[in-house]
Amino acid sequence: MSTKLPVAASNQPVSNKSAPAAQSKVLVAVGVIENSRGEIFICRRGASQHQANKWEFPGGKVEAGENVAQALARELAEEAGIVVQACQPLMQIEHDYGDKHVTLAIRKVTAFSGEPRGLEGQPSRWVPISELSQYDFPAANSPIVDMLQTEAGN
Ligand SMILES: Nc1nc2c([nH]c(=O)n2[C@@H]2O[C@H](COP(=O)(O)OP(=O)(O)OP(=O)(O)O)[C@@H](O)[C@H]2O)c(=O)[nH]1
Ligand SMILES: [Mg+2]
Repeated sequence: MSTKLPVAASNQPVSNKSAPAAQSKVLVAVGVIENSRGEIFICRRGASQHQANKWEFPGGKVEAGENVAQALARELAEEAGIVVQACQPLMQIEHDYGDKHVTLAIRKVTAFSGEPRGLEGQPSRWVPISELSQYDFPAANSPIVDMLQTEAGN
């Protein structure tokens, strides 16, 4: 009798749960914008966005054909209404949210024109570096806040 009974199959997962989840992986350009008073510009994410209602440094996904600096310039024009004139690498963070793996390429915006504002209707504000830790940021952002506070001697 060579007929295989479906017994062994019952040990196999019915769904695809044990297989690696099809997880989205995104590269994100993130801008830390500082003003002459040593304050940082932050925005609040929308209720329907990933990491809903958390505070963030403005930025967004790097699109095909763009490098990080180009994506940052585009995102900060779209979201905050400024023209980035100069930026420098601050740090890079890999974070796995479970539903999404992000690589945050963080740039310090060292020169810009225009006055940053929430151009897409999102709440925004300038915050002293010493107060940044009072805001609810996505988990991936902790090292950024730590670094800014260490740099500032907080
Ligand atoms: N912009 C930004 N995104 C962040 C930060 N921290 C962090 O984990 N992210 C994550 O990075 C991912 C991409 O950012 P995003 O949603 O701003 O991308 P986007 O502007 O292109 O948005 P869209 O998808 O609405 O077009 C999101 O999953 C978001 O949760 C942060 O400080 N700023
Ligand atoms: Mg964005």
